[in-house]
Amino acid sequence: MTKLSVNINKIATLRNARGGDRPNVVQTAKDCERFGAQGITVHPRPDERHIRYQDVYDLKPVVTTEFNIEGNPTPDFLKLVKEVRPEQATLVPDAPDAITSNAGWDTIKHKDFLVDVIGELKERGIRTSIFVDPDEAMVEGAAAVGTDRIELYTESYASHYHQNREQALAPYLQAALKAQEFNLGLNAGHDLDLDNLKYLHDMLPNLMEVSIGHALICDALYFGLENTIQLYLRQLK
Ligand SMILES: CC(=O)[C@@H](O)[C@H](O)COP(=O)(O)O
Ligand SMILES: NCC(=O)COP(=O)(O)O
Repeated sequence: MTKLSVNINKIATLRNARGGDRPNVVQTAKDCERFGAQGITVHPRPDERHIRYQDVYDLKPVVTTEFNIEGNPTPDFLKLVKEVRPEQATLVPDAPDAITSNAGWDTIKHKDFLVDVIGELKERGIRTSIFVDPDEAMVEGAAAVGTDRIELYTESYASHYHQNREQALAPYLQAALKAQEFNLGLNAGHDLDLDNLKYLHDMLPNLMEVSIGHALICDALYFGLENTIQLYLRQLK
């Protein structure tokens, strides 16, 4: 079964636009779960452009499904994660000024760093996932650093899906098989939407979780949040 974790970053983007508390991030997370979301994902960035660190503390007591905190493991991020203790932390090698996540880890070059960080999180009972490109060497490197799961960075799949979905999928299939070979849990995320999600799900039988935010929140502007979450869940049947 593939779980849908709704990334609510863009709810916070809208909230921050006017400096108030509307839409309320905590209430939206509760509603997403009530509408069927099987997880809530947030990505507090250093500039707090959307999700603020305080949002993460506020969300912890109300999230009843799985709480997934994504981010670059800076000292501030790690302090936050260790205090909040989510079900999962997803480590992403984003530069502070990145407009959005744009690459996975070089798990070979950063092996020693990732081993240390992952060990600190796992000893606190936090499941770890690391963001990787669909590259078999990087997946093998992920196994070597001791992570529980990997999250395949699906931007390339999404951007090539309409041209040739079989070709777009190919590296992800190889990476998924490699993950299975090394007993790594498999997550996926970035730019997934109602067009491309079902094919990815149907072709990757070991896919445990997708985290989806930008497209889902955009779709909700037209279809409503409850209906949209149901539409995304239907792609994962
Ligand atoms: C790791 C990942 O793909 C998501 O966290 C994505 O980066 C969302 O971040 P933004 O909402 O800031 O684009
Ligand atoms: N890990 C991916 C995520 O949380 C959301 O990415 P996107 O759907 O906003 O591109």
